[in-house]
Order: sequence, then C-alpha cells, then structure tokens
Amino acid sequence: MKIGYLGPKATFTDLAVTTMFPHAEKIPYSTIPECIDAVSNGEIDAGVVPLENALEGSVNLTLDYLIHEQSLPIVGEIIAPIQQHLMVHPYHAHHWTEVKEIYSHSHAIAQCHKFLHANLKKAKHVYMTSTSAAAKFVSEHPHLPIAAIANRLAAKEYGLMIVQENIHDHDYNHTRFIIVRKQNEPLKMDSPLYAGDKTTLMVALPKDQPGALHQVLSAFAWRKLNLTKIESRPAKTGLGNYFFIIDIDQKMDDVLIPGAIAELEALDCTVQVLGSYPYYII
Ligand SMILES: O=C(O)C(=O)Cc1ccccc1
Repeated sequence: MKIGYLGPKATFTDLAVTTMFPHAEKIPYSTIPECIDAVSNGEIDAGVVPLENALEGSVNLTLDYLIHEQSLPIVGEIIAPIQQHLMVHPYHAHHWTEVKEIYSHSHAIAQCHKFLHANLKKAKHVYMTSTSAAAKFVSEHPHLPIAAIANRLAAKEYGLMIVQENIHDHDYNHTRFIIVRKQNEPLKMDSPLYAGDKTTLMVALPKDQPGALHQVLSAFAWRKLNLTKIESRPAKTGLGNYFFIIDIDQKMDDVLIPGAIAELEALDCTVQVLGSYPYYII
C-alpha cells in the first residue's frame, strides 16, 4: 500500500504514518496540496496531512484545500504528541544563541513562542512547508547562522545538533492528522491505538436568518449528539460568508445523524459529510 504524507522525510506527519502503517510504502510530498492531489489522481492509496494542533488550532491550508479544491473523504484520524526541539548545524552548536534566523513550519514556531521570545528575541522567523524541510534547509547551509525547530528524527536524518530540547510552550501539544482517500473506503487497520469514531460535517447556514446557528446546534443538542469541535471558515464567496466544520463524537448511524442532517436541510442549510471515521491515539 502506498501512503503519501507531508514530507520531506522526518516530519511529524512521517512519524505518525510510520507508527500507524509500519509496512506501507511511504511517499513524501513537499506540500499539503501536492499530497492531496496525488490521492485524487490515484498516484497513492491514501494521504496523511496535518489538520489541527492543540496549541495553534487548525491547519487552514488542509481544511480549505479539501473544501474548495479537492473534496476527498476523510477515512481516519491519527492524534500524536508533538515535541519541538531547537537544532543547528554542528558548526554553530557553541554559539546557537547568536543565530539570526529560525526556520520551521508556522505552527511549530507558534508552539514555541514563549521560548523564542525569552531566548532568541532578535532572530527572524522564516516559515517553511514543514519542520523537516526547515531542518534540511539548515543542514544544507552550514555557513549560515540559522536554526530549525523540528523533531528528534529530523535532527538525526539531516545531521543537526539539538541545542535545546522540548521548547514548546505547553506540555499538552498534540496534533490531529487526517487520512484521506479517493473512495470512502476505510483502511484495514486493526490497531490497538483505536480510540473511537467521529463524524465530520460541513454546514453552510442560510443567509441572514436570525438564530440560524442556534437552530443548527439544537438539532444536535436534543438528539444528545456530542460535538467535539465547531469552527467557522470563510466560504470565499464574500465578506461575512462562513460555513461551519462540526465534529460529532460518534460514527454515522441510521437514525440520529441522518435525522440531524435532514433537520438542518429543512432549515435551508447545506450539509456535506466530510467523513465518518475511526481515530487512533499514539
Ligand atoms: O511540519 C511537520 O513536521 C508536520 O508534519 C506538520 C506539523 C507542524 C507542526 C506541528 C505538527 C505538525
């Protein structure tokens, strides 16, 4: 089985894929859209991309690309702990406090904001497509006084030295990665890491209807459907037009979720099921 992921080698996504699919052929892609496109054209059997971080919130690129560009079903989710380390080329190990630039994924930099503010206030932040792309860049420019924020595997893979460990601001730093496929077929994963099922809906509200969101929420509330996330994203059709991404803490059933969807549609909402899938906690 071929599984694509946000690369290059040694991203957090790579770690999640390796844990969940130890026997798969792993194919790295430089960006999230490239990975999602590869699933669409059938180059790979499934793609794994980051969706949401506990400290920084959603990876908007993933949500927006799935909603506006390539609509693919979510067939699974992996939740993994994230530990961020500061690393430099070994030449700079003894004067790492003098680095002028810090390279990483924007979420990784945001997760280490307090550390950077206290220790490397003057260094410029440079955003890369992933943490390991940053580590690779730092290793390829040994003469530059720069550092990367990435994981331990990236330090090893790209020959960098970790000069400060665990620099993320809060201990509870977890990321949700989603598994997307072309067809809505679950991957066979008899994993002891299985932790439950979820259903994700996209709901667009009717225009200018007072109380519409309240009515949407009550369709779930009186059915006792437990929501674990609600988030608004711009519909990209005009200022002030939003849709909602809603996660329900259970798998699609025959009665409750279809009933809630029918009620929302009767309120003139547009509803799309983005997936009903198992999740795994590493
Ligand atoms: O860049 C990576 O390594 C990723 O897999 C995306 C990411 C970035 C920051 C925290 C978690 C995942």
